[in-house]
Amino acid sequence: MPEAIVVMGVSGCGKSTVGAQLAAAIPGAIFMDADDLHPAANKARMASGVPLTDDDREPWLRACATWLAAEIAGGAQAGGRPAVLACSALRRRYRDVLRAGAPDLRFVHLHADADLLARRLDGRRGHFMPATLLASQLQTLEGLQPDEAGFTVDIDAEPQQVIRRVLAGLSAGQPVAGDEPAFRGGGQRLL
Ligand SMILES: Nc1ncnc2c1ncn2[C@@H]1O[C@H](COP(=O)(O)OP(=O)(O)O)[C@@H](O)[C@H]1O
Ligand SMILES: O=C(O)[C@H](O)[C@@H](O)[C@H](O)[C@H](O)COP(=O)(O)O
Repeated sequence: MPEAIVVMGVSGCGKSTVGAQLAAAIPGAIFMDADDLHPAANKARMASGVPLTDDDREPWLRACATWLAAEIAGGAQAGGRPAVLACSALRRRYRDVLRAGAPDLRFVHLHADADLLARRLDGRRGHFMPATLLASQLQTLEGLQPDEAGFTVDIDAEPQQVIRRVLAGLSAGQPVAGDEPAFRGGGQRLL
């Protein structure tokens, strides 16, 4: 297992659901939902239907990076348990911030087409993020690039099946350079 795993993707792709269940499936793993690290102003902005800017995301990404670095240090002392962070990490440069203090960081991109994502968001209740922001999330998304450690998993299955796909990818060792044009050069895609 890598020291840290970031479960990434647009709103509604299942980061919170899959991330929490993935951490539960890995002995000792610690889970954090990056939604809980957003400044209140960011949540208010998204709740009112306004997408975040790079400036809005900056303090949040720094908080995520700080959490990852602290948990990696704690994990090393605790015998190597991984830290699992559910975080949209939509752009390459956002992922660079997360990687800065976490060299052994693996990204798992949860992917689906826009229709499935919209259905998932329609079915979700009691969340601050409105489904109307999905379009801007998809516009902002930059898939994993070939030199980024990680892989992409389709989410068109029940959570346990998605987690099996993720675990298979994690145990496959070092990522393979991407060959999936739909992901703009993104990481290895597992079915
Ligand atoms: N594999 C799945 N199959 C069916 N529903 C799912 C699956 N993964 C997540 N969901 C549901 O889809 C919605 C969005 O998932 P969520 O984990 O909140 O996504 P995110 O954290 O990426 O925004 C939630 O209602 C969740 O229960
Ligand atoms: O960078 C962003 O625009 C946000 O972080 C966003 O990507 C994230 O998805 C929200 O926090 C909503 O939360 P959910 O992803 O859980 O819907």
